[in-house]
Amino acid sequence: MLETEKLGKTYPTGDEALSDVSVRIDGREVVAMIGPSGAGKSTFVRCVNRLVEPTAGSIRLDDTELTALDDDGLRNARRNIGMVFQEYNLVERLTVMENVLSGRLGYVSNWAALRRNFPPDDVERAYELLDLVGLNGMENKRVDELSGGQRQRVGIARAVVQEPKILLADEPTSSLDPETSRDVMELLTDIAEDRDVPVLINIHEVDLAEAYADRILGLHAGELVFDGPASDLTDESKGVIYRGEEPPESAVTDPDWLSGANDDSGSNGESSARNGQDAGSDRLPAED
Ligand SMILES: Nc1ncnc2c1ncn2[C@@H]1O[C@H](COP(=O)(O)OP(=O)(O)OP(=O)(O)O)[C@@H](O)[C@H]1O
Repeated sequence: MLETEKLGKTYPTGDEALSDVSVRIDGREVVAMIGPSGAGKSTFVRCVNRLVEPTAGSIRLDDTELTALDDDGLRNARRNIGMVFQEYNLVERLTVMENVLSGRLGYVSNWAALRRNFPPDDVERAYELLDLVGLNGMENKRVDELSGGQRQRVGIARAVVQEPKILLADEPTSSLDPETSRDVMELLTDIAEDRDVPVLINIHEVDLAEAYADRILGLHAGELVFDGPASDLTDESKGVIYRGEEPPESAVTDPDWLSGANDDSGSNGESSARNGQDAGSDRLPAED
């Protein structure tokens, strides 16, 4: 379970990329984070794996407070966070298998890693995953011989072989054509189900988010302005997320949204918006 509470990030330049973002992601939920360019989506994902240091709030992964970790603690915690990147971040001159097994590096000694000497269980796990992502028989191909979609499948297998507690995907479809993008989204949703792991996908294509995610988080200018089931994403809520429009009067008078996106009521997960279970109204907080 990932839970952020009042997460904030102000870059040294003074850019406030995130402000008071409180979310809880659990189970085998597929959650899409959407919002216009500069809304803070990448910053959120990068704060969770501490590639970016948050400047306020907390981030918990199960019982571990991620913001408080020293280098060793962070190294251990990152084993539990699978990352899928827009540009795949693979080692091009290595094979598919070598790239997938690199996801196990956090579990083997430096010496074993240097000699690429992985335990048989890891190799077996990697083969299983290649099968799952549809790259059966391609283990010895060099990654630079693969298509974009195939590379992203390698990236996904590498993230999942870690056996993470959450899978974070930072714009995993941005470099892919529409059909391959759909395949990758389908694969991510299959993995959530198959591996019983929540998946958070930061994505530009709203239609893909609506089609594949159980739940949508909408960011605008660093604030969480929507948190609800994909089926609740209306044109009005898209206006709030993408154009910073005022939420409709009904959202302001509806007590439901008070317990929603930027909720101050604590972190016990009981608020409807945080557990993502309430199929009620869009949660559109009032503009300041
Ligand atoms: N390293 C940085 N230094 C200073 N400001 C930054 C840095 N990275 C991001 N920002 C700023 O933080 C805000 C959020 O950026 P972020 O990249 O998280 O948004 P995003 O929603 O992921 O955008 P996109 O969809 O274009 O990738 C923007 O105003 C951006 O200019």
